[in-house]
Amino acid sequence: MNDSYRLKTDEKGARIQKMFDGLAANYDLMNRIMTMGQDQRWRRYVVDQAGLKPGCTVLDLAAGTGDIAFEVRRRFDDAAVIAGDFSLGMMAFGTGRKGGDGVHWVACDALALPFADNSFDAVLFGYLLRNVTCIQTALSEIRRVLKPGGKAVCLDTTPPPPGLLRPFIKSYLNHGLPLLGRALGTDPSAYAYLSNSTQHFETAEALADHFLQAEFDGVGFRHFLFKTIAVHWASKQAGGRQHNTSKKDL
Ligand SMILES: C[S@@+](CC[C@H](N)C(=O)[O-])C[C@H]1O[C@@H](n2cnc3c(N)ncnc32)[C@H](O)[C@@H]1O
Repeated sequence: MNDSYRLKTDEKGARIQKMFDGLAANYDLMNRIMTMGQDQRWRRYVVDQAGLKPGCTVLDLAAGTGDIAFEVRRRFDDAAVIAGDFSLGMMAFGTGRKGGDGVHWVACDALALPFADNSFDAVLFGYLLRNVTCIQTALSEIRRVLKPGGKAVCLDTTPPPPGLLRPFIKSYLNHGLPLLGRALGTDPSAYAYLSNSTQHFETAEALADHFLQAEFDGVGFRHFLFKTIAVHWASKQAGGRQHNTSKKDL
């Protein structure tokens, strides 16, 4: 994709954007294979946690090819679903998928969202925070665009947890993933990035603290797949912040 068609972002963002533009053609297949078919289950769990109602307005941020957006539309055919991402390549694949015309696709940077305050009942984001330069800026933008009482739900990888499985998980990340990537004909540097960014990302507990620092309430999370994946949820308190700083791991 020609650089003149890229949305302006910071230096790290520009690298990530280019990488996802290049991955777009293989992204969905790669996801299903890499997660052994589990990925859609986690996205369904993300939508479960959002507490959506008919007629809701939802932002799937870092939507990529739109899996989360499609899941919301599957459940609520009257929902207004906006899929936002800074990779036009990923969104181009999403628009071409079945149901792609039922979603509003918006080019945007999660660090400077082009939406008014208090716009959405929920902001759902899969694998965004690992990629951004500043988690706090992204979370405060997400909180800003949520309506009071609205929900943020986040799906991301977590670093391999200590314990017996750790060497196996690290070996999968360091060797298995690149092999899979090569088999699918994908740029090896993309897999190196996925592996590194996962191993150096926040633990689920530390990520929950980021939500609290960004003044979210009712923060909780659940681990999946041997604690290598986590879903976090949090609310923007209706009527001003109360000091509920609980965080729970289910
Ligand atoms: C691993 S993909 C996830 C796509 C989708 N959420 C899913 O569940 O499959 C990560 C997406 O985040 C997008 N992304 C990363 N940083 C972003 C940012 N600062 N603003 C907007 N999108 C971003 C990338 O372009 C990419 O499409």
